[in-house]
Amino acid sequence: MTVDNKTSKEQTIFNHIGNKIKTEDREINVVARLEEPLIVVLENVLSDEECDGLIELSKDKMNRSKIGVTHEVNEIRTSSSMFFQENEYDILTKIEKRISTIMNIPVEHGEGIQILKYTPGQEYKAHFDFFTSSSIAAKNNRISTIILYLNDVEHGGETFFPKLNFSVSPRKGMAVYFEYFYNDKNLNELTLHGGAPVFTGEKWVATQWMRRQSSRS
Ligand SMILES: O=C(O)CCC(=O)C(=O)O
Ligand SMILES: [Fe+2]
Repeated sequence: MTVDNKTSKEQTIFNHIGNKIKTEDREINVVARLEEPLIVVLENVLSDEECDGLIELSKDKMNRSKIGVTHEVNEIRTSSSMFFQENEYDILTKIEKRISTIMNIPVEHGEGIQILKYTPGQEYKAHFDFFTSSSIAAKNNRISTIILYLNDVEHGGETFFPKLNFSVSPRKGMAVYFEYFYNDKNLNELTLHGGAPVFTGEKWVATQWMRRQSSRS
């Protein structure tokens, strides 16, 4: 008998089976999934009121996005952004809890929800969400991401995965989840992704990144 290791799938963090995820206060629908690396498209993650509420709470605090340890303004990401403090508002506490159930990781491992806003021409070029192993941040590296779409985008703004020839179109209340904590480095690297340029309208997303260990002291 020959044993082919390639046929055995690696274990995932996301542990839900079937078409629905029941959280404390909301039933989420699984719309599509890619198995390896695991990418799950989810529907009914946020209500319209929650989407509008997150935009309302953040819209006067948006700054040009900064990335990396040096926090320099960089052409990789031209959108504007802001971070909420954990538990800053009741609506956030509820959403963080729901997201934690979906991602199957304790709330304390989250970085705090980040809001991104793109106007026409703005984009987020292809990148990894995890830090390179040589960086200090990699000591407690990110392991999974959920991107929540807060509005419908008229044209453009897809979340794209260039190594997988796969993209997700933004849709209010929906989300895309993916993880990159595989033993096989190649699987992690297949999660390269970006936000395609917005052509018409605005694009608002909320991102939660999870860390391997608690990010709160
Ligand atoms: O805007 C998008 O679709 C992608 C956002 C993203 O990659 C991130 O926030 O890490
Ligand atoms: Fe990202």
